[in-house]
Amino acid sequence: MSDGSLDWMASAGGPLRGTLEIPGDKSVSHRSVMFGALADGVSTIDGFLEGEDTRATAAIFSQLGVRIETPSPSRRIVHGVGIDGLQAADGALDCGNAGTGMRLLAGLLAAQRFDSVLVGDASLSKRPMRRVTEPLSKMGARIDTESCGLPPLRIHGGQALTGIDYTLEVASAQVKSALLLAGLYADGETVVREPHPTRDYTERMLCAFGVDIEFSPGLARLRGGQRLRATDIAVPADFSSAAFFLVAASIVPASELRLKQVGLNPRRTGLLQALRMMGADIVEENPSTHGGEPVADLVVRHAPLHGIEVPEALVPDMIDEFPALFIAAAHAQGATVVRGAAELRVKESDRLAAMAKGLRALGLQVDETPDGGTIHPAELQGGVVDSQGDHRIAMAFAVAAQRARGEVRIGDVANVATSFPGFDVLARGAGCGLAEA
Ligand SMILES: O=C(O)C1=C[C@@H](OP(=O)(O)O)[C@@H](O)[C@H](O)C1
Ligand SMILES: C=C(OP(=O)(O)O)C(=O)O
Repeated sequence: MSDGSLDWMASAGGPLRGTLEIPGDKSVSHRSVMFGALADGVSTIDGFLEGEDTRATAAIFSQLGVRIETPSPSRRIVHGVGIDGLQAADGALDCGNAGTGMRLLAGLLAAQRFDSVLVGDASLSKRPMRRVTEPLSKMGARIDTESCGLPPLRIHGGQALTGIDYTLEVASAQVKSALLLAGLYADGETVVREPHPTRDYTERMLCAFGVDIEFSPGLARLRGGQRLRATDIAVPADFSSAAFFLVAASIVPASELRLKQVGLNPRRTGLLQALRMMGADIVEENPSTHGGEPVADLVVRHAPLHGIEVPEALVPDMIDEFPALFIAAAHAQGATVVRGAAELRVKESDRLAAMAKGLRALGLQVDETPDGGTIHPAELQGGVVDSQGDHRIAMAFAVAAQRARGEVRIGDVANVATSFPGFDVLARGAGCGLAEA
C-alpha cells in the first residue's frame, strides 16, 4: 500500500488538449470481483481498475480461496466458487484504503460459516463502521469493532441471518450493498430504503449475475437463498476520475479535451450538472452502453465559470467529486455555496477541512460550515498543500495549480494510486505542469 512519501510540484502548463482514456470505474471493479467470486462458473472482467483499492479486494478473494487470473492488465478471470464456496483465510484481510471494500465485505463475510478479520490502512482505520455493523447485527450478524465503531472488524461466522426492512440513516451505497450481500444469505426478504437514491451498481450487477432483485431509485429488495450465475463484465471508465480533467479543461484557457466513453450512470453525474450550472462547456458525444451502463465521450472546452449554490439534492450524485468542484469554484466569478455534504468529513480524509485548508494556503477565503462551506474565488497563488494522504485532494490541487500564479507543492500523494494509477502521466501528456518533487 501507499507509504505516503511522494510529493508533487504542480504549476500552470499549457492549454489541455487531446483524447484521454480514463481507467475503469472503482465501484464497478470492486463489485465485479466480489460477485464473480460468489458465482457458479467463470466470469471475465474487462476494464478492471488496476488501482490499489480494487487490487486489495481481488487479493482478499484469493485469500478466501478464489482463483483469479490476470491474463493482461485490466483483465481478470474469476473462477467463481459458488455462494457457499468461500474458505476461511489464514490471516487478516487487508482492505487497504478502501471503504467500499471493507463495508461490502463486512456484509458478505458476516454471512459465512467461518470467522474473518478485516483491517485497513491508517485512513480506513479512522472511518466509521457502525453504519454497517448496526444494521447487520439486526440481521443476526456478530461483528466486533474497536471503540467508537472503528476497524478492525472481527467478524464471527456461523450466524443464521434473517432479512430486514431497513431505512438507511445516511445515503450510502456501501451500506445498502453490505445489507444486500448479507441478504443473499438471510432467511426471508431484505429490503433497503434510502433517504436519497445512491449508486445502484450492486443491484444492476446482481441482476446481471442472475439474481432476482427488485430495485428502483431509493429502494432495493431481494430474497435470500439465491445463487449467482457467472457473467462477463465490461467496466466503464470512472466518472470520478474523469472529473479532474473536466474541471482542469474548464478552467485553463484554450483547452479542449475528449474523455473517451466515460460511465454516465445518473447516480454518479451530479458534477456534470453542477459544472453546467456554472457555465461549463461539456458535450456528450458517441453515446453508447458499456456493460449495461450508459457511457459517452465527454468533450470539454474552456469556459468562464460562475459561482452557484450547489443544490443539496445533487450531493449524493457527486459525493466523490467535491474536491474537484471546489477547484472549479475557486476559479469562478462569484462565490459557490455547498450545503448538506457532512459525509465528506468521513471519507479518506475530512474533505471539507482538507479542501478549505489547502485553498487558504493558496490565498483563498473559504468559510467552512459543519456540512459544507462557501468558496470565495480569487487568483490562486503558489504554496504548499497537504493532501492528507487522500487521493482526491491530491488530484484536485494538481488541477488547481494549472491556473495558479506560482508553483504548488502537494504533499503525500502516493494514495492517488488507490483510484487513479497513472494520473500524473496522463495529466502531463494532456499539457498539465506536474512533476514528482
Ligand atoms: O458504493 C460505492 O462504491 C461507493 C459509495 C460511496 O460511499 P458511501 O456509501 O459512503 O457514500 C462513495 O463515496 C465511494 O467512493 C464508493
Ligand atoms: C470515498 C471513496 O472511496 P472509499 O469509500 O471506497 O474509500 C472515494 O474513492 O472517494
